[in-house]
Amino acid sequence: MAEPLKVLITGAAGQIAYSLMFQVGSGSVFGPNQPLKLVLLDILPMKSVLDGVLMEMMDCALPLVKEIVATVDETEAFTDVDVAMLVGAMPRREGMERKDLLAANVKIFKSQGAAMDKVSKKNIKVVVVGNPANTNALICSKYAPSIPKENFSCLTRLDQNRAQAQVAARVGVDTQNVGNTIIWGNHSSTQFPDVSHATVTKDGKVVSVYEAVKDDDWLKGDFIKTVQTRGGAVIKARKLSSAMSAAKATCDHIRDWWTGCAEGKWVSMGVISDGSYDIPKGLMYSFPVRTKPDHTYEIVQGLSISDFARAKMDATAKELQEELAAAMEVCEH
Ligand SMILES: NC(=O)c1ccc[n+]([C@@H]2O[C@H](COP(=O)([O-])OP(=O)(O)OC[C@H]3O[C@@H](n4cnc5c(N)ncnc54)[C@H](O)[C@@H]3O)[C@@H](O)[C@H]2O)c1
Ligand SMILES: O=C(O)CC[C@H](O)C(=O)O
Repeated sequence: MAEPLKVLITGAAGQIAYSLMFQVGSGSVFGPNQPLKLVLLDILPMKSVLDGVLMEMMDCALPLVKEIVATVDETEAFTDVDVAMLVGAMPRREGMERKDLLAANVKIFKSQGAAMDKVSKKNIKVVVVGNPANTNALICSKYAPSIPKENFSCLTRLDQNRAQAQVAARVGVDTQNVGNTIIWGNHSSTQFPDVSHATVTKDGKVVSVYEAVKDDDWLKGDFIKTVQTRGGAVIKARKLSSAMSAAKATCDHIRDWWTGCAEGKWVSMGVISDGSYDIPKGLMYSFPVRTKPDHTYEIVQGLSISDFARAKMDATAKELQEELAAAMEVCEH
């Protein structure tokens, strides 16, 4: 059997982590032959809850989990980590604006970036889930200069899954029969869920989403709005931020990054922009990426971009630039 992978989950006493750690521990992310050392990090006021979660994880008696450490010490948590799932951050509640989160959360990622820089493996792979996810991931990478920027990502897979599920329900197919949807930009209501390169497989035939749906107004209107505002709709209904679906999407994101995506397929991940599609270099922006079995990825090149798409891609990039400026202000003062 392989050497155990050290996987860190932060926000371990919170609601996303509660679904996430079981899926990771059961082998559905790194596969049935990959042993794991799980590290669970939360903050001191949550220590008792964290201890309870640790008891439950032990009681799951998962054969792949060789060791579990629960800690409130950042340095201990980040030491020698291979994969970090950075969930720990405040969620938005009803009545709160996204802006309120930035000030509260961005310093967490400054501090964790600095810890990672000192004690994590240099080939660590990081997914940031805590909001504002793109900007937090960028801040984390800025404070971890010894780790390649390509190793940092943020979660937009939940948005991809939401888009896929909306189209599947509309057309009446299983979700896996909707392929190559794209989320461009920020994990926020300015994101652009784009189905202009996506396909539907129905009755053995592969057709474009536009051909399958036969309702361009819906695809350019309510579909986009529904995906963009789904997180807020869940908060309104549940009085809590999405958790089960966020945990599932985090597993999808890391599994595909770790094992590579199927031939001809791509997935959406927030990654550092290299200037592709004229998105400003250095922004943490969601692109379609092809992941590979050696845990690398490349941004899918050469997709045609309509004027409609261009305007939406630029609007979400602009929001990310504004968020970054606000975040730097918080971090530097
Ligand atoms: N990117 C996405 O698709 C997506 C989807 C859903 C939720 N989210 C975000 O994920 C975050 C977590 O959501 P949740 O519902 O699990 O929240 P939660 O409040 O249930 O749990 C968050 C946990 O993080 C802990 N925490 C706070 N600061 C920490 C730190 N410095 N180190 C370690 N742990 C820390 C808290 O104590 C808490 O236990 C929120 O910011 C939420 O908005 C993102
Ligand atoms: O705070 C929000 O509006 C979104 C919360 C979360 O990121 C989600 O997408 O479900």
